[in-house]
Amino acid sequence: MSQTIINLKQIHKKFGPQIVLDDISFQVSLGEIVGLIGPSGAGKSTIIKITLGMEKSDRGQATVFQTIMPNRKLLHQIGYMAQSDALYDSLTAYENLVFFAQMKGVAKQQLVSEIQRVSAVVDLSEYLSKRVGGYSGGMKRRLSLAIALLGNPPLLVLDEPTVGIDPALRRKIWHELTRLKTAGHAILITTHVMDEAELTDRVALLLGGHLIANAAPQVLEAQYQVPTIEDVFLKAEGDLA
Ligand SMILES: Nc1ncnc2c1ncn2[C@@H]1O[C@H](COP(=O)(O)OP(=O)(O)OP(=O)(O)O)[C@@H](O)[C@H]1O
Repeated sequence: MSQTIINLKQIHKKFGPQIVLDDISFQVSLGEIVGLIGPSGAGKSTIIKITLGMEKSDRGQATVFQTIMPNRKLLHQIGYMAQSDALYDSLTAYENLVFFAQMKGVAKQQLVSEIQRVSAVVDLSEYLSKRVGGYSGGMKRRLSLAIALLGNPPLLVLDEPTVGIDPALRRKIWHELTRLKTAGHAILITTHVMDEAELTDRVALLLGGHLIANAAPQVLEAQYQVPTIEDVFLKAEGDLA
């Protein structure tokens, strides 16, 4: 049986009078990629922040590795990529990677090979000596993803990792994510790219504060009697309107 890594139970969250999350329960297990989708402002980032203990829920419980977050001991086990890049602009990409690798406890002997490995995944190997302040938006996203991959953590939580990334590299990144999940990692990813949602094992569709679907893409397509996840999304939104 697969092991549950993220477990959200009946999460409620309001910002002022606005109910953002209303009774959200879902799990992510080792060996699967779960895609969290929903229109802009649906609460995807809020779910991620509550999961990681960066935001408090009003009700309900979120655990990661059976532990309530935040918990410093678990930080080495989680590769988190936030929606906005948190990088040191005045440092080179290499220096950023060294800094975060050390924070994540990557062993000294593995530092160089680990930096080479994650940089290759996002095609940044040639640009490591450049100051991050001079990076394009897409390059910053790629560096943030490389940082999330450092140390090969069993859980990846990626908030829109492929924004500003061209199709060829996006494909390469998905190849790597699929490889990681086959190797037993758990991946929670948010995306607005519906083609990417097709590549997940399970799609969690957030709409109007509710998780209105939580199943394999093929299952949802059959249920909604449409050919793609984009159509599922549009039909679900239409039903709610
Ligand atoms: N700290 C906050 N204070 C007040 N409102 C907030 C806060 N954080 C989020 N919100 C509101 O909660 C709602 C959900 O925001 P969230 O960022 O989780 O959405 P999202 O689904 O990730 O959107 P996007 O796809 O645009 O990134 C939005 O209406 C947002 O304005």
